[in-house]
Amino acid sequence: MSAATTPAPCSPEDVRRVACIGAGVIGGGWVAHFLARGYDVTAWDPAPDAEDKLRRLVAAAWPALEQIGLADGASQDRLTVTATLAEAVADAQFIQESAPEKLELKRSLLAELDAAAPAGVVIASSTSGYPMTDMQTEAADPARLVVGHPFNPPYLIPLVEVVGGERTDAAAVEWSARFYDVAGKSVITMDRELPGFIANRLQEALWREALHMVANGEASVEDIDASITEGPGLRWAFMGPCLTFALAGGEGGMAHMLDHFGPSLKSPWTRLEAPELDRTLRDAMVDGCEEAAKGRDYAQLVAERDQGVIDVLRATGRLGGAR
Ligand SMILES: NC(=O)C1=CN([C@@H]2O[C@H](COP(=O)(O)OP(=O)(O)OC[C@H]3O[C@@H](n4cnc5c(N)ncnc54)[C@H](O)[C@@H]3O)[C@@H](O)[C@H]2O)C=CC1
Ligand SMILES: C[N+](C)(C)CC(=O)CC(=O)[O-]
Repeated sequence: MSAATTPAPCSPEDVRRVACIGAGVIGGGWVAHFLARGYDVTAWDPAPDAEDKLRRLVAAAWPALEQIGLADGASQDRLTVTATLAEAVADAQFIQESAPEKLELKRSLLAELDAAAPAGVVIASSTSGYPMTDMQTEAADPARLVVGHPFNPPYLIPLVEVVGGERTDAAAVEWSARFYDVAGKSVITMDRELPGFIANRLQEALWREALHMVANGEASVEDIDASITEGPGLRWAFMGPCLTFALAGGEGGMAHMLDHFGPSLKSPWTRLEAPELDRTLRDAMVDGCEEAAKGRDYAQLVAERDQGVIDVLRATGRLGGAR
């Protein structure tokens, strides 16, 4: 990362106006989060029906956000959907990009945002895996570009992984980490780029094994999901996989756990090579999820997930006050 400093136009604490570029599942979730935290939000998305979809997403999220506590003055009316990207970012003090996960698109969009945004304003990408070094190649001022990787839905899941690229100014990484913190997120700042960052690297390992099991008819989608929600998922909500396994070693802790179960790491349980995502596997996953949904539609599943996350946050003492 570059050692030079790019002056931000205001301190993270003083940000009032946020721009969200791309307003699908994640961009819309970010909009809901920032509105609930009392920011003025501008959004831009090139899809013709984007504004309608975005306002529906925010309205659907709002009851959950009211439940966990809105910031003073927070309102859905503080969202402005603009006709152009330039209008959306013209007065922004922070920009969150959530466009489709296509490298060429991210490269040119980040360059366009950099050209249109006020000098020094930090621009974060929601990418779920591209290193910023690969995305900042076309921007005139790559120093202000960072990754701010959220989790779905960004208005409820606290984590954001923050990391810069080779040409990112260390000050921009620091500024955005502080800003997300002020904006109510739980931040992990990485000092180097890892493909998939931390959480997706872990999630992808689990996901690959799930796909292998479905592809080989070894387990149903429902059983795979229940194996997590009825099992390790309960522990992972408050204690990660490392400490959880330290307890598996009893009073001997991680040392006994590794001496006892370490050799099984070499046992042929894993098929970490990615399976061929052919039509058959795709259809098996789609059909399996349809069955697992048991007639619940998308809106019902979203409401159920949101309530579940709120209950877990509340039960584990992580529902702090609003900003
Ligand atoms: N869906 C998920 O669970 C997560 C996704 N992400 C990341 O968030 C980003 C967005 O993903 P989703 O919201 O899932 O996708 P999505 O397909 O739901 O939304 C993408 C939106 O971008 C818009 N768009 C298309 N071209 C654009 C352009 N040139 N400029 C601005 N917007 C444009 C589309 O109209 C659409 O509304 C991706 O980088 C993805 O990797 C990160 C964490 C979780
Ligand atoms: C499916 N996904 C890889 C885009 C998911 C993420 O990036 C994070 C999440 O919400 O789990």
